[in-house]
Amino acid sequence: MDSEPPFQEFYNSLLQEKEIKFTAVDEAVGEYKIPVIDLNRLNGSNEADKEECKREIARASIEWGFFQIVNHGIPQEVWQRMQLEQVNLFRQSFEKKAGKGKGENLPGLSGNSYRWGTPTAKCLKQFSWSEAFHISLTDVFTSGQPNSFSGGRIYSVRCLTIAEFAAIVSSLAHLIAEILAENLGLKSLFFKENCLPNTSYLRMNRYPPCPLPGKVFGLTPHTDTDFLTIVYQDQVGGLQLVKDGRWVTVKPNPEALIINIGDLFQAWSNDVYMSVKHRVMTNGQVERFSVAYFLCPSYDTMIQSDKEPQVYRKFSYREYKEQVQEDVRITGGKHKQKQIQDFHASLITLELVRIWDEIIIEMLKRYELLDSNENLKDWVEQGTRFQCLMKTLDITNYYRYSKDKR
Ligand SMILES: O=C(O)CCC(=O)C(=O)O
Ligand SMILES: [Fe+2]
Repeated sequence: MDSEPPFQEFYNSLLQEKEIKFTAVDEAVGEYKIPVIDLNRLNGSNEADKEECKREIARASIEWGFFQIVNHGIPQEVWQRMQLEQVNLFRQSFEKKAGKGKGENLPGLSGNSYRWGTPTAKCLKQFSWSEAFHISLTDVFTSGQPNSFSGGRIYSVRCLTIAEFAAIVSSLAHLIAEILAENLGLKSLFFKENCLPNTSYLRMNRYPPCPLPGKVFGLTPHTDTDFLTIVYQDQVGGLQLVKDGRWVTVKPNPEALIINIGDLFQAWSNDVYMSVKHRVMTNGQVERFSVAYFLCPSYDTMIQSDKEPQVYRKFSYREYKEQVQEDVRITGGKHKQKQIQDFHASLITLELVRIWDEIIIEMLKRYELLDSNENLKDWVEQGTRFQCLMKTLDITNYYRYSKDKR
């Protein structure tokens, strides 16, 4: 019974096709100490300490988009049970994990909760040497078998453990989200109303030892499509994030949980808090485990900042999720806040075209724009380019205008 997915085969097929030169190891600059925040102060009676703790959380979310918390209140014993379940889950046969068994499935997990590698990868750069269970808490809560004796439901030990763990991590996620909202002067009820127990989810990750460390990622660079994420990484290490334009390694700390801001919080805070790119490197010798909890709203939740000028137009979580899925399907990767990047690119082009336009008008006024220039190769080429830019802008503006009117 082999539990290992066929990573090497997939790797080889991508290797044959393209990008033989790609290496994942680049410019990581050692083990930075991302901020470590002691949550114990929130429980004490000293108001000044409490406020300082909240300020540290906000500052780290602004400057790093990442921080670690210690004294987070998750009992060690709950962690141990959760880790045991996680290891047992990944030790099942690959057939069973991938749902290929004869009607067998894993109780509490829907058929499509398992991922290995990156099915959409078009090249090595997009391939993740890892496997994961994406656990919808709805599936966990509805997985119990009816108990005719009590009228209730009977759950597997795995589901009970996951549900207990999720409930504790969820209240921690809400606490942090509310502190961050309060710091923006916003109503903290937003998260209670929109991020419900069954709209968030858990992901269990396993990164098998990789015979090609440095040639492939454990998890490709990405930002999270949620409000915030709580991650537990084991002692192996490998998580890296971008700080000041460089990759830095998050040193494993068994006492700490890692918090990172997701795309939705960045938009909701109007770019005050940053959703930072992160990735996981592979390890040649040992396997690595991590667990992540993603604080997500219901699909119909509208994301909008009340600060002016708004950096992002109002959008629903469903709309954003669908855009991300479409980007991944077409290009193999996610393009964070694509509409914003397009918009800025158009603004720059518009500005350049405007300058160009002014120069040409000035030349006309001075009678420097001669008919004979039309025969000059440079003039023809530059003129054509100018026209192309103008046309593209016209089309873009038309599209944007008609879209807004809908
Ligand atoms: O495994 C880790 O440390 C990070 C996982 C992660 O970034 C994710 O699942 O989105
Ligand atoms: Fe992530």
